[in-house]
Amino acid sequence: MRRTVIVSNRVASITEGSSKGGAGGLAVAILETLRESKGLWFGWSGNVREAPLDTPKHSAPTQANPFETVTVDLTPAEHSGYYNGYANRILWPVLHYRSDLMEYHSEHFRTYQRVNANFVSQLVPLLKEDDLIWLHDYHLMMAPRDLRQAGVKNRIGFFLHTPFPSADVFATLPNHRELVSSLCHCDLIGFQSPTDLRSFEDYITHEAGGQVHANEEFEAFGRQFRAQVFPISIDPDGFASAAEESERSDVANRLRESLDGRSLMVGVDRLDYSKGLPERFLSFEHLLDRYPENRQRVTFLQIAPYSRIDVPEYKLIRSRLEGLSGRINGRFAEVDWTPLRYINRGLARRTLAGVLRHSRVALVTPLRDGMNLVAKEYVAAQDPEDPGVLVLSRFAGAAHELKEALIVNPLDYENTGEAVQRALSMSLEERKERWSALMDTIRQQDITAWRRSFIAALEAT
Ligand SMILES: O=P(O)(O)OC[C@H]1O[C@H](O[C@H]2O[C@H](CO)[C@@H](O)[C@H](O)[C@H]2O)[C@H](O)[C@@H](O)[C@@H]1O
Ligand SMILES: O=c1ccn([C@@H]2O[C@H](COP(=O)(O)OP(=O)(O)O)[C@@H](O)[C@H]2O)c(=O)[nH]1
Repeated sequence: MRRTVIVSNRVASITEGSSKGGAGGLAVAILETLRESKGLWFGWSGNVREAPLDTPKHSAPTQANPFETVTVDLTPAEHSGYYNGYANRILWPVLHYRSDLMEYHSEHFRTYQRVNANFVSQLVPLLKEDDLIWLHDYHLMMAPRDLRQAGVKNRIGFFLHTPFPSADVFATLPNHRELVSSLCHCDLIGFQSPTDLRSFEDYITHEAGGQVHANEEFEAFGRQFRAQVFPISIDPDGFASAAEESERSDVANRLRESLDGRSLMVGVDRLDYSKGLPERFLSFEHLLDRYPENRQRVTFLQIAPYSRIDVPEYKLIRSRLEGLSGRINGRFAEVDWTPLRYINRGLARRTLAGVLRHSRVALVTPLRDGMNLVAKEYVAAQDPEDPGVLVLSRFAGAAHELKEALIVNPLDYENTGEAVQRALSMSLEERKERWSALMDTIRQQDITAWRRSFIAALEAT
């Protein structure tokens, strides 16, 4: 079996991804993937240092985590220009259809290119001839070109965890051609959903003057490659066991007691403007306004750990949510009932599993999301004899697969509130039917299927 070398911006520490909250879906998925396939994980350590260490830091495989990690630090200027500046204030908003939030500075693109080139020059000496190189996400879009320029002949795959927006929106990025022409140096490009692949095909044919042939073969910028859909997933049975165990944990007991028999609605998201949190809060307010019988009977728990705290747009959404949550609680709270519990700390994934299991309804209502693993985790966490209901945005990648969820347009917050009311009053029979169809889908396309199908397609190129 060939070695897989995974390269991503973030290398989560083993404890972070598996037990501490807030690592994000990419780290969670890669940890699960590498546990099974071994290999090497290369990327940023998470440390910012004035003078980064000269050589990357290696950590050896252990029995629990049988893969090697190699990490590099960033300088404050790199962290600001590459991570906060280009990746998260320019690429992220455009990839999530929010070009209006892009803060473009060409200097940030130069820093982004420099950091990509630096990752590549530190990685190349570690590579073996038949390694498969698997690059992840929007932080590393210039790396394929740099690897080829460094003479690397290995197979290179790239997986985009975010949406790929429609060609017109992507073209609002001043560097769109450089980015896509670099990606074309890969042998395989993976997307989360058919919508993303369609938008990319449209970009290749109409913006890049390239061609899309049968069998997902592409030609553009003088290169030939493939692009396909590989929806990312979770280990559903592992997560289900964790949820069952965690139901007996201290946190789960405290939660149950504090609810005092009320139904729980839950949301779990990094605090990000793409996650549709203000609209979700408004849909809860609508529910309490329109269906007053839910007052005192339903509690909404929103877990929203801070994310990308140096980026101004994230500070703005934070204060908007503080205002909204204050207003809703001010309007509806009683001496013995707080309708909305809003928590800005992450929970350990295991603890989260128990919380999800105890929730009658999950609100996964992003305005745009590459996949959204929480949607799949919620389904996996349910008690098959008394499952809860998933309310899911049509704009999450997960909506392409999880068709038996109650699908909503998150911008229509009144309609989302209606869907919640429907979920709260759904019969046990209908809940079971929907849940078992959803669980079958997740079992068929789990994290192992995701990894294997990507690697097999890369080997076949
Ligand atoms: O690394 P951060 O800046 O702290 O952000 C966390 C991750 O957020 C994004 O996650 C995406 O990947 C998930 C798994 O494929 C997917 O379900 C979700 O829809 C995406 O938003 C980002 O793309 C990652 O690079 C970040 O690490
Ligand atoms: O307090 C938290 C919040 C989130 N997560 C995990 O972080 C991941 C979030 O991934 P998702 O794809 O939903 O969104 P992303 O943050 O990657 O955009 C999921 O596996 C969650 O279980 C966690 O462990 N603790």
